[in-house]
Amino acid sequence: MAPGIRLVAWAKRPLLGARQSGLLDRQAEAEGISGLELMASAGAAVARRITLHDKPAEPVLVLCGPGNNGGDGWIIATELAALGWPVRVASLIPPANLKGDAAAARARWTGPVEAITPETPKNASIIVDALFGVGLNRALDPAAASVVDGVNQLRANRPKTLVYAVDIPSGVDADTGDIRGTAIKATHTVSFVTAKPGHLLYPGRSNRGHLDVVDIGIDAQLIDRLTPRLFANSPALWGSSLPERGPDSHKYKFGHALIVGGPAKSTGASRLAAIAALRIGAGLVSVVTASSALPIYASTLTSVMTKIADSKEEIEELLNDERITVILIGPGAGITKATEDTLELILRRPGKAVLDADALSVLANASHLRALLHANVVLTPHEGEFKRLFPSIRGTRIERAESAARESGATIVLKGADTIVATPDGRSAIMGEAPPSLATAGTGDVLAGLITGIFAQNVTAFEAACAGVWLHAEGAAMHTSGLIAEDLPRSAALARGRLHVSPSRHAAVMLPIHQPCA
Ligand SMILES: NC(=O)C1=CN([C@@H]2O[C@H](COP(=O)(O)OP(=O)(O)OC[C@H]3O[C@@H](n4cnc5c(N)ncnc54)[C@H](OP(=O)(O)O)[C@@H]3O)[C@@H](O)[C@H]2O)[C@@H](O)CC1
Ligand SMILES: [K+]
Repeated sequence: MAPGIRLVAWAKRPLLGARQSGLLDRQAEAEGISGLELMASAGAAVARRITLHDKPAEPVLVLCGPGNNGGDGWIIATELAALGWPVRVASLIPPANLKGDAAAARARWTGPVEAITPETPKNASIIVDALFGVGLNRALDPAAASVVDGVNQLRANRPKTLVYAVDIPSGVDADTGDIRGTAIKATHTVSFVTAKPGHLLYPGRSNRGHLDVVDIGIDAQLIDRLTPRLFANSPALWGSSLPERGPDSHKYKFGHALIVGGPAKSTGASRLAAIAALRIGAGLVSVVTASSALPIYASTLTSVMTKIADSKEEIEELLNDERITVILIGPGAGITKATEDTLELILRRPGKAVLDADALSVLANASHLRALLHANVVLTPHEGEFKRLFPSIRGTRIERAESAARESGATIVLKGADTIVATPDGRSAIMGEAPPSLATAGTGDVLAGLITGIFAQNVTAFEAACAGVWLHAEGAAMHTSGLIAEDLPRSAALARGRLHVSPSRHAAVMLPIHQPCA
């Protein structure tokens, strides 16, 4: 990194939305750093980040908006020019109408200023998007939308164009990741102090390109004063909680996961889940099956044990075994009265449970079981299952996951391209780095198994759910093509192994995070 850029290991910090970012800035000002000083640091860092590229023949085009995001733009232009780079500046509003820190930043720029028109983005190989940041509060108006579309068109026509978004691509809602009308498709985003939810949530996630978060002089302890509850799902959240096997470890120290097996016609899902639970480190894994399906389980599973139960009473007896630390029900289970009966037995037990797939559909139609949910129950719905389970909950994906956790008292894993984990005590984590190859049959069963296998090992529901989601994605990312669900348990286990081989190597290689370099 260039001298003067202090990168933040953003995956290790909470995510701050628009309101909290504003509060943080005001706290910093109360501590004696003025808004203009913060803006000067922010602009200088972005300018230096850009100068890591070769100096272009055409001027860098800096697009400045009406607020403080635009203010950053004026500083970036000034800094680049001071470093001898050719620069053009175009403003969305007459510069005389700028106020406060943005007006002060504009006063530092001594070069010419263009008015933004749809033609402005022509002939630039590096564009700086300083139109709107966390202050975006409505859909882009036609003037802003046309320049944004012009930038995206230029990038589509000239794929080598670099588009640097300041703080967040203009048009992306920093809190929700929603696109407000249209939005810049950035190749790079440079944000400040912390990442924002909109950097990780789709569809905005697709617009951000490579994300760097830089330090602008705000004391990190001020972030804690905001008591943030939203995080990027990364090993920083849960890595130290996963137990490691030592030379004197005993399998019983790593828990016993019981997987409720599907009937003879649908055994694949629970077998995938069982293998995943074992691979990810559960000490023992058993599948409970009816006698009629035993030959299938017994002939296809070796290290996973099988237990026969042909009646509700026999299942109850198995569930009452105190050595069982967690139970998974749902994959391949069938939406049947038998599944409902077993689910009830599981929920009446005080211990840990993971409910997936058919168990969620059964739960959606069994209101009497809702009252039995508790914080040691993990529900793993995709959007369709979520809507059936919580039909009256509305809002953004984060809001809905948080409301569902609060309302149900259970830990929610709302699956999707940006899977969200939310707990009844108000913490949530967003997984923003899942590869699209996960959209294939059976991967959900593996995820349920991974969460179950980790949950078996004396970790909390939040840690197990977050770790399962992250290792699932990281395991998938190891495959460049041809991923099938059967590959995932082993790859997720390899990803887990890497966490412990060398945490620093892991931080550099497996996460888009960097240590501060100055
Ligand atoms: N504060 C600090 O100390 C630091 C802040 N920093 C930087 O400041 C950024 C936040 O600045 P900000 O709060 O001024 O908001 P910003 O994103 O520029 O937009 C607000 C302006 O846009 C307007 N507007 C909104 N939506 C619109 C639309 N759809 N179409 C048209 N107009 C629209 C809105 O108008 P209004 O709602 O008032 O009519 C207002 O004029 C932050 O992302 C970071 O880059 C850094 O320098 C670090 C220090
Ligand atoms: K921007």
